[in-house]
Formats: sequence, structure tokens, C-alpha cells
Amino acid sequence: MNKKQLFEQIKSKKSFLCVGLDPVLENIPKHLLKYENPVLEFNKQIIDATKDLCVAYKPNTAFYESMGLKGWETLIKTWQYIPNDIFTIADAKRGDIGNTSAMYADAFFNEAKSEMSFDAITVAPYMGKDSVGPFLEYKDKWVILLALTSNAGHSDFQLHETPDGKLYEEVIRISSQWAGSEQLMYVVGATRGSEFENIRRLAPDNFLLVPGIGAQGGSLADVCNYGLNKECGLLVNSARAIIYASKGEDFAEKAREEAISVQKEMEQILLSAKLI
Ligand SMILES: O=C(O)c1cc(=O)[nH]c(=O)n1[C@@H]1O[C@H](COP(=O)(O)O)[C@@H](O)[C@H]1O
Repeated sequence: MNKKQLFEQIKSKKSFLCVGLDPVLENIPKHLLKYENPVLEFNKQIIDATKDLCVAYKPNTAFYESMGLKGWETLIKTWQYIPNDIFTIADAKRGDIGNTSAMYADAFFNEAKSEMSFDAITVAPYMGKDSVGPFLEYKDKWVILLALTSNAGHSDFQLHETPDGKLYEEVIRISSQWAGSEQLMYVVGATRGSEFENIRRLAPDNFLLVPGIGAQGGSLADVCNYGLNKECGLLVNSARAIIYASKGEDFAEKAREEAISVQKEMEQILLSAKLI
């Protein structure tokens, strides 16, 4: 899905919500345990309940890798179940020497080899241009580079002062020479509300993937204050607050209610910004 198509989806759904599909077997409702693959059934019901309210799904691969062979199969089947007009992000946070990154790119983008072809993958920038390049070789796919993350440890490296500014600013400045805003997004945590003005100066046209609302307490209003651009430019992710809105038999219904409440807030924001 290209940038224009993504913005069209946002306008038509009046939403820039990305639902995080991060299932943990111990947390899913007990009545699903009778299914052959309870986690897949959980994901399917969450997708059915939210697909008209969000523009993206982001399975974090850790939640699938931790379940071994069955988990990888669940990831493939979950990707296959997501409707074609919804943006898919493999939150895998990969990046390695070039030939290894090329294998990671195949793992998430090359359906003929891996049975999955996500629209985007999250990538750690630490190993530099040649570690990111193989993902960018897939011209119709997106790389989402970690810039300023939502966790407390973001200050350990990302805020370090370099002669040219903070390290995360350098990540944005240098990587924006590798690809344009048609192929490159950045991860910026919703918990970093005050930094959005600065980030928009460095990356005015790029979409930002913003995790951290919901369970991590980030504010949608603060993010949008400076984060919105003329094509919306934001995909705001929420996982636990939606998928575990209830742990009972009504989990899908409650997930839908939670997604509706975020979507309504997003609709108001898009209206106020005259984007819809
Ligand atoms: O790349 C990410 O998506 C990510 C970056 C970041 O800075 N913070 C962050 O929480 N995430 C991911 O976003 C999701 C957040 O989930 P919830 O906190 O449950 O909404 C998880 O899959 C995290 O791994």
C-alpha cells in the first residue's frame, strides 16, 4: 500500500488507528481454549471486531516467536486473515549485516518464500545504512525505523548529545538520505509528546508509527498537536488496551467498544485539522 492509498484509507475510515496484535496465551479468554489454535481464533475475532475502525494491524513477532513452530504458523495465518485494504506491519525490529538483513526482508516481504508479505517492517537503525538497505530493496514496501521509543530506556542512547544534535535526531537526519517519505516511516513513542514538534521539523512528510497510547499512558491529543501533517502522517498503535479490554466471553465486543472510542477521538482530530 502506498502513501496516497494509506491516506485514502484514513480519510474513508476517519481513523488512523493501528491495532496491535500481541496475544499471550495465558491472557486470552478461557472459552477459546477449546479451539485447535486458541490464539489464532482470538486474533480472528479481534480483527472481525475492529477491521472497520482501524487502518493498520501490527503483530509484534515476539508474541508469536515465543510459541515456537505453532506461533510462526499463527503469525502467517493471522497475516492471511487481515483484509487486503488494511496496512500490515511486522513489528520485528530487525537489522543486521547486509546479507542477513536480506534474509529478514524475505522472511516478512517475500510471500513466495515465507508465505507472508507485510506492507512494512520495524527496523533498528543501529547497524547503519547497509543493514537497512536490503529492506528498502523492496520498493513497494515500507521500513519503519526506530527513532524515539516509548520506553524509559530511550534516554540511554537516543537522547545522547552528539556534535550535531541528539542521537535520535541524527538517525532521522541521516536515514532520510537513504529513502524518501514514500518508503520510510519512523517510530516515535506517544509518551514523547513534547518532542513531536522537533520530530516534525526533521521529518515533515514521513508517516510516524506511534505506539504508547492506552496501556503505556501516552496522550493522543498531545501526539496530534504537533504530529499531524497534511496527509495525517500518523499511525497510532494500541494493543493491550484494545485486545484485553475484557478477558471474558465479551472480549471482542469490548475490544470493539475501546476501538470505537479511540476512532471517535481520531475523527474529531481529523475534522478539526480539516483533513476530512
Ligand atoms: O515498534 C513498536 O511498535 C514499539 C516501539 C516503542 O517505542 N514502543 C512500543 O511499545 N512498541 C510496540 O508497540 C506495542 C505497544 O503495545 P501496548 O503498550 O500494549 O499498546 C508493543 O508491540 C511494543 O513492542
